[in-house]
Amino acid sequence: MRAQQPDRARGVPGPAYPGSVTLTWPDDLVAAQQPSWGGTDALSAATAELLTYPPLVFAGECDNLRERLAAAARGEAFLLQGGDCAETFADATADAIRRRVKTILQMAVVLMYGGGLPVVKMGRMAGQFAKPRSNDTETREGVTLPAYRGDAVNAYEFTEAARAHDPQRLVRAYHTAASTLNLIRAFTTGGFADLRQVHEWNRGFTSNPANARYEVVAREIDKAMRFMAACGADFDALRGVEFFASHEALLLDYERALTRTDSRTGLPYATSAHFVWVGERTRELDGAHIELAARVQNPVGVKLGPKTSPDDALALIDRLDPDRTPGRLTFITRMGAGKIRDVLPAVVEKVRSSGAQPLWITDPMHGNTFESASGYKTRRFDDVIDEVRGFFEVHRALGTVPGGLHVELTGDDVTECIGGSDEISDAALATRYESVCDPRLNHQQSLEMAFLVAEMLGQR
Ligand SMILES: O=C[C@H](O)[C@H](O)COP(=O)(O)O
Ligand SMILES: C=C(OP(=O)(O)O)C(=O)O
Ligand SMILES: [Mn+2]
Repeated sequence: MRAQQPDRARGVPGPAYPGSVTLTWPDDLVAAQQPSWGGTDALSAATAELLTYPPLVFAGECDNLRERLAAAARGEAFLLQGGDCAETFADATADAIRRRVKTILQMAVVLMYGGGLPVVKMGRMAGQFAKPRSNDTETREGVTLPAYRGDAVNAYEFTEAARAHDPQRLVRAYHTAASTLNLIRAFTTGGFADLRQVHEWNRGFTSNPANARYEVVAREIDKAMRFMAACGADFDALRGVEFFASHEALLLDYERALTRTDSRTGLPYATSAHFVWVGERTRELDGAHIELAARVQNPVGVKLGPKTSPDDALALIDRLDPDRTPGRLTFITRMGAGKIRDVLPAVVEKVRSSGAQPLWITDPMHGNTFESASGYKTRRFDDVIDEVRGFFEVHRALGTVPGGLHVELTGDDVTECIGGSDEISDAALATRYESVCDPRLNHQQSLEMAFLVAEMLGQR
């Protein structure tokens, strides 16, 4: 079995098709973390098929999102971005999608109350099917196979056939993203997001004695709802919410096939999602991923790990947001609870001095991963919260805006992260560890986080 190898970016060949845009760049641009299917007929067949499919999002929606993110960067809104580390095809069921959307809606109401700000809701959903990995291979009991790289590349099952990189999976990723997004749109515009109902769900959470410490805030929200009702607020007008889709723009073959020309402006947009980000492992300044992000008009994000220098951040701003368009660029910092207070200040300070105003959000998950004694990849709930706290402290000290939260979470009662009010222990991780990549906060832990972050927002 051939191990995954870094591929080289290639221009998109093939016939012109309506709305297509041919993104090409020099062959020597490094494209890290790509599948080993480069140059195969199977890949050409898959991308040719993708090219015939409609965009998943409309460019005008991406522009609306850019405006919402600009408001968050100014401190007039707060971004909540959450979902699986790796979505799977099997878990794209109505129930699982509903529970994830429900969790995000519940968190958003709590954050909205805490901050007194609109919350921009965004899923790591409908396209989060590809993963960068530390190692190209995985070894179990003496057998070495290619690492799992997300359902858009290979399957999780540990067999040679399942782990082969199969470009037809890109087509399935598209269809799964389309049906997921369709259901998200149905839920969020069809009445499921009704504020009164979301509030009832939150009352259910705080009525659990384990979550008693959050009851005060829940009662305050209750009072605010009654106040709104007394004022004659039209709750029926609050039955629908905007909800945006996002994922890491990792697979260049998928993203290029879904980059389309906006009929209104003639400009290229990634139409695989409203927002795409470039990960910590692929954000090389002159690499193909940054080139892709630089070309598309969507609001885009970049992850910044603990080794980020202030100059790295400035260079990314110059590449991705040369015109300093409000809402265009989001920096997603993921430094680790033990490092954020040391590393982030210099980066933020230099960016601030340059006059740029990206949206700063915190990903308190990826810098806090470790292997537990029982052998599970996990994170401590307390570390996650501590990183968020550090993020708020740094921005407050510098007078910049802590504008959002990026979380790996699920609506299910999994046991993947240690701690929280249910006090999940290392030994309990085995009970229900379902993630195929990184450990997610479960439904309870996600809500608990929302209440804690609401307190931090309230101190703003
Ligand atoms: O989600 C992030 C990365 O893909 C993930 O943390 C990499 O994990 P690995 O170190 O197990 O490859
Ligand atoms: C791969 C991820 O993160 P990072 O790029 O920050 O490591 C992720 O968000 O799942
Ligand atoms: Mn992850």
